[in-house]
Amino acid sequence: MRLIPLTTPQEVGKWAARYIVQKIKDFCPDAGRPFILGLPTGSSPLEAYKCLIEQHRAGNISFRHVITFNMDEYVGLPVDHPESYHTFMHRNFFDHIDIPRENINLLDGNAADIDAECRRYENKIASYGKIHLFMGGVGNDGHIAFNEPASSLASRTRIKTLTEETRVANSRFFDGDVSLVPKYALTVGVGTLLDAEEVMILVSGRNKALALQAAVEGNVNHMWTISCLQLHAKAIMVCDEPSTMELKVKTVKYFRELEAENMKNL
Ligand SMILES: N[C@@H]1[C@@H](O)[C@H](O)[C@@H](COP(=O)(O)O)O[C@@H]1O
Repeated sequence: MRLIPLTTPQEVGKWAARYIVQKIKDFCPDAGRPFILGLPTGSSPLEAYKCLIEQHRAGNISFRHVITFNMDEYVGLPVDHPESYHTFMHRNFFDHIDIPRENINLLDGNAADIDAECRRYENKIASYGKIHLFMGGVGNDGHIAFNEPASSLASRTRIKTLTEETRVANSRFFDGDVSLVPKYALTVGVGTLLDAEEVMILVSGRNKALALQAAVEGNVNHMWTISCLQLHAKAIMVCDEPSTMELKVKTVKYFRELEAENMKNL
């Protein structure tokens, strides 16, 4: 695991955006060989999206040959609801870059046959071989995508019942009214995430500190599904300072020194 200990959420977003841009450029995608990018919603990636849009406007990156797969979507929320993940992604990212509409993949939380929709999504990912880079966030309780505590670490895309804690945390987007937060969501599975070539998780804020500790210093455990990343060959945690508060001083020091070395070798 690689841990990038930064100071502010703005630095986290900038680092992540720079990393994505570099990955896409190094890949040199074209129509026959697109770059496959997994994407999250939530407040964690907002700064990264802002920076990616800026880089696009500056002419530094094109998304014409990038195919995206979002992690999750609420069940039963109309697509055009202001808090649907469809709306979120268009408002905060897709509407501001040159990605062709047909390259965007999101789960349909209103599908008549939910199981078929989840199978369709998995098959579509598989049709491209693999996701090259999956960016994500983490819930306060350590969930990755909507893989709530006790999700199978072998899980694939499916419907999940949201925990009370997640619904309370997400009620900030629904006028603070938890009863308006959907009870179910479709989400890629832990297994789906682990299949990606690389997974990069953005972690900001004191309320993520226990999740980060579980991810980095805890045991692989389905109660903190983010800990699955310990099984991944290429996982990166990009963190601000408050989120590292529960890590051991020597853990943070080790990673800080490693990254200082990496910078020197650039
Ligand atoms: N399904 C999303 C997750 O993908 C996200 O990582 C988490 C944290 O959100 P935030 O970044 O807003 O803290 O919230 C939701 O539950």
